[in-house]
Amino acid sequence: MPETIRAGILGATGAVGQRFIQALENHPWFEITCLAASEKSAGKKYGKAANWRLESKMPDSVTGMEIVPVDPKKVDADVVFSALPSSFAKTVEAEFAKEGFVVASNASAFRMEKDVPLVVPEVNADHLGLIDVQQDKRGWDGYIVTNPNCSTIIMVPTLKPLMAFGLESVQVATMQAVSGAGYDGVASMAIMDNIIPYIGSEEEKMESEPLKLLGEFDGSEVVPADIKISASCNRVPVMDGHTEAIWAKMTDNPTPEQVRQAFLNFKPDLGDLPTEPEQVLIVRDEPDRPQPRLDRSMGKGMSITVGRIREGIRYMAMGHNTIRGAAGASVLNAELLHKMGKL
Ligand SMILES: NC(=O)C1=CN([C@@H]2O[C@H](COP(=O)(O)OP(=O)(O)OC[C@H]3O[C@@H](n4cnc5c(N)ncnc54)[C@H](OP(=O)(O)O)[C@@H]3O)[C@@H](O)[C@H]2O)C=CC1
Ligand SMILES: N[C@@H](CC(=O)OP(=O)(O)O)C(=O)O
Repeated sequence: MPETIRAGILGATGAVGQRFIQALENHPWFEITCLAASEKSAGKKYGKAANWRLESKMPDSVTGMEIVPVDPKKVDADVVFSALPSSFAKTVEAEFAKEGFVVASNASAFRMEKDVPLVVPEVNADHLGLIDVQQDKRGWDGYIVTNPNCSTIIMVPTLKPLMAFGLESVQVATMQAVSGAGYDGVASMAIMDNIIPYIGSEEEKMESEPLKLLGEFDGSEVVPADIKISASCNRVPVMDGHTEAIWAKMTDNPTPEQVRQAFLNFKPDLGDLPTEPEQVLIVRDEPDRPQPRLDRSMGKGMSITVGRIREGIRYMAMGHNTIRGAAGASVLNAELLHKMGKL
């Protein structure tokens, strides 16, 4: 069907950058044409510069590619997938958009800017209408589209079907994998045999990003959803997969079975995108699921598994934090942009 779209990865050597390479290898629409990283890595072959941490083999197609600096003049691509540290992303992603690139960003820098779409395709694809607002306002030839924080993205697709019951408030406690902090993020001596009840800025993101995602786009701006969210975030000794205990209060007081059916029936029509999972929400009825080790690879890491739906309403949700929560999310956004003729 479509012609090949040239894809660059900014921050290609990092934890999320490697997931981007994995997601784009053999992609039917995108071809990796450029890998960018810091000055420390620029000029080196990817196979030498990157400390490959994934269980799959480093693709032969990238091993010999020379890493370029994160500079729009050095990057050869139509779309760039950003896995840069947020502080750096703030200036650099804007430079790329100004130079005409489509920026599909996984970093937090622009997520809450009023004219930047924060999108989960199954939840709020219509918010991509903000692209026109952004280009008009900033005078950019390109644009930035973002995906949410990894804990937010695992919770929000479960909240979307609950909106029909009059969702009023949400309380959530997370158990987040160490890969969310990057390879050097948490020392093994700190996390083994332990739980760390603090992840910087995570609770604030979980309490604010869902309101934008579940808000209404009125043609010029997103009116945030009127929901109260209270989050408590914890780091646990799990490699991949964020698990969340969620309490949702709704005006209609649905039964657990009604909520279960709403999860099962949540089947947004995205038009068969390559990275879209067959089932966004997988419901497990066993009393001891979901579990990260058993459920994180469902839907190639793009499905979210829910279970333990009880009166209250209380339930558990779990998803792969560096696939659905990071690289897979950005790739799915870019696929949707292509389908819509915006890329
Ligand atoms: N890990 C996760 O689960 C999630 C991460 N994110 C976000 O994704 C982004 C990347 O995270 P992660 O992959 O874990 O981070 P890493 O630290 O593993 O990787 C960072 C990447 O950015 C490059 N980089 C760092 N500083 C600079 C700089 N000054 N100039 C150019 N390139 C630079 C690094 O290159 P080099 O190797 O050369 O230093 C590396 O490629 C962050 O914004 C993070 O918050 C979002 C959701 C989930
Ligand atoms: N803070 C998340 C990962 C992350 O980088 O989030 P964000 O993209 O919002 O900075 C975690 O530690 O699991």
